Amino acid sequence: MWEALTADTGARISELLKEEGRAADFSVSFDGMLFDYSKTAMSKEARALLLSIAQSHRVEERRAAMFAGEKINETEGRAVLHTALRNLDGGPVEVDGQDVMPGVLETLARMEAFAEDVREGRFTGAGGPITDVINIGIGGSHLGPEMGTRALSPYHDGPRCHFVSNVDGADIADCLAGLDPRTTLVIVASKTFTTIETMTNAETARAWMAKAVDDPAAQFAAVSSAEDKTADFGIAPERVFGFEDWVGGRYSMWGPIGLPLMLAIGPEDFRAFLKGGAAMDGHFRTAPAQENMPVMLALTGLWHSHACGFPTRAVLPYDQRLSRLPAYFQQLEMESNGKRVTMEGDALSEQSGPVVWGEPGTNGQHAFYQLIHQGTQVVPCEFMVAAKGHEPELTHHHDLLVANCLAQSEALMRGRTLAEARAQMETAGFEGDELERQAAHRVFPGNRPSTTLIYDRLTPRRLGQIVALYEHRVFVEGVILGINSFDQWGVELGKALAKEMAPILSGAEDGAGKDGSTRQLVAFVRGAT
Ligand SMILES: O=P(O)(O)OC[C@H]1O[C@H](O)[C@H](O)[C@@H](O)[C@@H]1O
Repeated sequence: MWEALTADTGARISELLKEEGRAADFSVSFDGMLFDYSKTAMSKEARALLLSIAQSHRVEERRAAMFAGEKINETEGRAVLHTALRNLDGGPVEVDGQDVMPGVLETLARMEAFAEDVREGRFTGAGGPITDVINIGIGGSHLGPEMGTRALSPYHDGPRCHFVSNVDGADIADCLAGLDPRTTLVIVASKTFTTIETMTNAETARAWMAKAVDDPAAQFAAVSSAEDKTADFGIAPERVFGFEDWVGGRYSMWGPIGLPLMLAIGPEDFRAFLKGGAAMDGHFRTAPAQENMPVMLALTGLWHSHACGFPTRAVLPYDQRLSRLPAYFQQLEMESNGKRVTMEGDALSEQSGPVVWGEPGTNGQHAFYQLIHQGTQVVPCEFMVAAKGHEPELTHHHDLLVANCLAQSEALMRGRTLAEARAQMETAGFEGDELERQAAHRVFPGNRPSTTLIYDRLTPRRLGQIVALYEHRVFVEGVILGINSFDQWGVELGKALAKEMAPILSGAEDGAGKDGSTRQLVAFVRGAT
């Protein structure tokens, strides 16, 4: 289906931008945000084709099915309703004929009461009011709250929040060093409450606390959809916050998995975050496709990955506080759309979703932008920037940040011709062969595509909108690719083999059946002193 589009990928972006009104025409605005995709080689004809692809893949019908609680995660037999977690002012949402909203609102109210108790010092540790919170979780039980807590640091007025995810003991050791167990609250966050990294870290944290506190379990809370297992771990039910199987791990920061964020910024700002997500849901459900930000973000993504054949895309937030957003989007996008078969189990006849990577600007500029500007692989860039920062006394910093962001997209598009490079070298005093040689290195091919998402300021509401925007983008791309964006079977094999490997490494089993490379690595580990 991409052939007709592939034939149309040769346009020069700078030429397209000479068309009157292209910038506004190839942009979508919503509630103080502007998504500009005019610096891509997408022509009007290409866009029309992309929109017809969305229509023929029944994106609107699938969207309605998701919001209606149908079991669109077919391989796990589950509904996909993370949107219900932010549906504060909406109507009922039914799964199997049951309205889930009373349960969602009740859990939110419990989280809020607990967060206020902690923040206001009514819930205390053995040594007094809680000063520090450690969230122990991994993947979807880690990346969202960690990303969001860092993103919204100007709104922090609660305890300090720390995040431990890796089973590497270095992670928890570095976190615990310097913390007082008597004023620390530990949240064990795991949807399944079986994830080996999380359970190992949770036990280590409990042992650490037990050395200083008579009743360590009293300073533990749990977030999980396996409440029987939280009880086995010894966490009292009043500090267990559950969620249902219709919330996928990487879509879960809107519910109890967001507890550390709520503790940091307070329930009111957490609600503003939820309302931002709900506003994006409303927009996604009602705006016509061409004015629909998630739909156009998705179609631009597919244009680059499937029509142009660019294998990766970079997400480049010009916001240091969004430094974990690329990692968050990696899970959201690659765990969702990195699949090899269709919903029916047939091999995909095209590429799956692209590799997603990135770093905040301006740091990336001094590292990998070299390749983006002059490498032979084209990397579509998704820039993101707030017009205003949070530091009124540092506006000159923010102005420079924005200037860099805008300049990068311009430079990528414009490039620098050989004639321009020659002129520059002439001015610098070069001549003859040396001038030619030097000039060649200073040519930028240009015509490198980028999009920019620009907004006023990174508030809790804005963050909610951005996260929901990308969630729906992933959904639309998944529907068009015909895959299930809501399972993650690809993580299972490694987990199973790690379980097998542990007794081999310890010497309890010999590992004779393993391949030569693996046996060699095992021998190295066993031989290390
Ligand atoms: O929340 P948990 O059950 O501990 O799962 C944590 C993470 O690990 C799994 O392996 C999945 O790849 C992720 O989707 C999930 O978010």
